[in-house]
Amino acid sequence: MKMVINVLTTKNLNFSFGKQTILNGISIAIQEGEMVSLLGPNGSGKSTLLRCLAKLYATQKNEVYLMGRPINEYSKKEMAQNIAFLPQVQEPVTHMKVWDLVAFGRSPYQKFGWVYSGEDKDIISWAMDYMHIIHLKDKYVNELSGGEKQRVWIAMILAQNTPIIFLDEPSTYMDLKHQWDLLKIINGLKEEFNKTIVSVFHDLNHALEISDKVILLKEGHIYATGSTKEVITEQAIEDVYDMKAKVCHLNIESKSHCLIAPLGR
Ligand SMILES: Nc1ncnc2c1ncn2[C@@H]1O[C@H](COP(=O)(O)OP(=O)(O)OP(=O)(O)O)[C@@H](O)[C@H]1O
Repeated sequence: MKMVINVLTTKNLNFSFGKQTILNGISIAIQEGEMVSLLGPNGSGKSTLLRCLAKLYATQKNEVYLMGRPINEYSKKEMAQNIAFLPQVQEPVTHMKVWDLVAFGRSPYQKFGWVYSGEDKDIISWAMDYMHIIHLKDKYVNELSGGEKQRVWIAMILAQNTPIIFLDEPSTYMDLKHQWDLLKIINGLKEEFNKTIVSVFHDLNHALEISDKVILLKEGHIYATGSTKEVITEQAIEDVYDMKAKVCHLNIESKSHCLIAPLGR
C-alpha cells in the first residue's frame, strides 16, 4: 500500500487584506503525488490561497506547513526549490528568447552567476520537449501567440523541477486541443514523476477529468472537499455558483467522463 505523505497542510488559515477577510478557517491536507483542483467563483479566494501556500503572502506561524515544517522557516530559495508557481497573469517579457525564459526556471539552483551546467541544460531541453515548444526555442517571447506563451511559461515552471507545482488557470489562452493536451501533460507529471499538483480551474469539466481531490471555495471558506464525485454535484453548483446545471456521467472509450451542462439559459 502507498504511504500517505502530507506535503502541504494548513490549519485554520485566515487571511485578510486590510479589514477584508479573504480566507476564513481553511484547513486542508495535500498529499504527495496528488492532483488537487481548486475551484470556486471569481473572488472566492483561490489565488490568495495558492499565494499563502507558496509563501508569497505572509501567514501566521502555525497556519501553513510544508513537509510538516512551518513555511515561515523556509528561505525564499528553499521555497523555490520545492514549489513552482504559475500565476494567473504573467509579467510581460520583451527582448527575451523562449530558451532563455525557460532557462530562468533554473534560477533557484544557480550558484555561480548564470552559467548553466549540463544538468541544467538537460532539464531545460526536457521541459521544452515536454511542452512541445522546441520549435519555438529561438523566437522572442513577445512574438508568440497567447497560447504559445502560456506553454512557454509552463515549460519554465517544469524547468524549476520542483516536487510541487501550482498552476493558476493554466489553460487560459489555449485552444480546445491544447487545453486537453495540457490536462494530459498534468496527468503525466503526476503519473510519471509523482509530482504534487495544485491547480485552479474555472472549467469544472477539466477538474473532473484529472483531479484526485477537489477543494471548492465559497466566499473564502471551504464549501466542500473530497473526490470529484463527492464535491462536484448539482447541489454544489447551485449553492456555490448560483447556477442550475445537469451533471451527466458519460462512458467514452471505456473511461468515465463527466459533463456539466447549464440549465434554463
Ligand atoms: N492585492 C489585493 N489587495 C486587496 N484585495 C485583494 C488583492 N488581491 C485579491 N484581493 C481580493 O481578494 C478576494 C479574493 O481574490 P482572489 O484573487 O484570491 O480570488 P479568486 O478566487 O482567485 O478569483 P478569480 O477566479 O477571479 O481569479 C477578492 O475579493 C479580491 O478583490
